[in-house]
Amino acid sequence: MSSPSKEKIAVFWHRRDLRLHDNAGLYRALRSGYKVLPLFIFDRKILDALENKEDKRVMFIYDAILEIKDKLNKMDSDILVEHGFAANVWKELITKYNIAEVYTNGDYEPYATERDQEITDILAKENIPFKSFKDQVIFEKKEILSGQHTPYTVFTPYSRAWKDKCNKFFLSSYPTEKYFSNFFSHTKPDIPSLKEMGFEKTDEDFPSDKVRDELLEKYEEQRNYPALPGTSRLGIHLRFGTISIRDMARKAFDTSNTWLNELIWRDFYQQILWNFPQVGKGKAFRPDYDKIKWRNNEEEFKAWCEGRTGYPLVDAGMHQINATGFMHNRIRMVTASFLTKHLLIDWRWGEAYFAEKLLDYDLAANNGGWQWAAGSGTDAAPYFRIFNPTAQAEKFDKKGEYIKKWVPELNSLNYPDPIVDHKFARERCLKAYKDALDKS
Ligand SMILES: Cc1cc2nc3c(=O)[nH]c(=O)nc-3n(C[C@H](O)[C@H](O)[C@H](O)COP(=O)(O)OP(=O)(O)OC[C@H]3O[C@@H](n4cnc5c(N)ncnc54)[C@H](O)[C@@H]3O)c2cc1C
Repeated sequence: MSSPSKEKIAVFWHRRDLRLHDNAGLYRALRSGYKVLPLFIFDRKILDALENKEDKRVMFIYDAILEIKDKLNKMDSDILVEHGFAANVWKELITKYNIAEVYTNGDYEPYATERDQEITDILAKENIPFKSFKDQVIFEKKEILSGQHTPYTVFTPYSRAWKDKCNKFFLSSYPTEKYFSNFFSHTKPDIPSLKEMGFEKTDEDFPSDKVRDELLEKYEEQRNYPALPGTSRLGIHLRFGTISIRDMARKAFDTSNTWLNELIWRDFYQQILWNFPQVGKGKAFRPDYDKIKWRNNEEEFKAWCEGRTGYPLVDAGMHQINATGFMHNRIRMVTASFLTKHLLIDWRWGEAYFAEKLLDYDLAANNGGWQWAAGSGTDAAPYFRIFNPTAQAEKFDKKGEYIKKWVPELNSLNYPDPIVDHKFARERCLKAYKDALDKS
């Protein structure tokens, strides 16, 4: 075992890439010529803001770290796990270890980019380079630009350009396994317990990290029906990088163009967040939409959160998200539309609620989805297209199986009357949007 302080090493900082396999930054670190110390920081800036101390996403991350630890231990190495504010952790690490270089993978969220700049500056004072690589998307930042060299803001031409550019090079895995002998061999440090970090152990009934080819082959046919297990449920794994996007994109090319398009939507919203960071800071992508006079009725918001709107499909979705941390995509669209258009409640309220509840919560995709529903987003449907939740149920839950599962009280006296009449809400919404946009 080496002493932590003597040997010059490279540090690989895991964040949204909780795996050793096919990891771009880790691959570069392992080939750097230095032994590599893997690191994960339970960042207090993020954890302290989580109100629910039984947040299952913390458990998911914890499990993923334990899995990495187990694999590294078998190679006579280990992962260093810290709990604290990232800048403080780094200031301490540079005094403890002889760090030559730091490797990581890019994160496009506003907080992450600010934090990474702060760490870059801290390390630069010690002449330690901070090297960041693309890993969580196939194409990032400004890799896909329009003919005018501007970022695409409409999905279809973006996806066409994405597919034109994509080839074997971008889809190849990074063969980290070849270099596993380059992990730093050190005494096994303890991992802070969940309790020490202020969290409780929760159930670990997370979706599998595997998706069957048969599901993907039927994806196009089945994906819109919330009663069917027709989608991959890989969101949480893609969010925390327990699977590789390159592996998934290759699978998509082999099985389903429709599923590939969903993965491209993911890249699309990540590049929107990077190129238009204001969307991640509470601003409408289309500034005119910030003039809408939201009603923001708190009682109605509570009824929506608790699945008591009297619209069965909306209530089913809210019961599903509250009970499981997952909501089917079609129902995310319906519930988001209902909140913003039927109840005229600011999309930011709904965005924050989903952020708290979704296991696969991702700022870029969630913000993109909410702004799409509110009409204020990049590739939004025109505002006058308003989902009718009853018609949506007739189309996508014909036999009422999804609704029966999540709203068993439907036919009882306890089930509420509709919180608002559809026709009335539609007219009210059109007027509010028109008033705001006419002022522009
Ligand atoms: C209001 C609203 C909020 C949303 N919030 C999130 C969120 O926080 N996190 C999130 O990952 N997705 C979000 N989505 C997109 C989509 O609903 C989920 O990705 C999908 O339902 C996850 O289920 P799945 O893993 O079975 O996906 P599949 O249908 O199997 O798709 C595979 C993967 O593609 C990606 N993907 C699919 N659809 C989209 C999309 N429209 N935009 C971006 N990526 C997509 C996801 O990573 C997903 O896991 C949101 C959509 C709406 C309308």
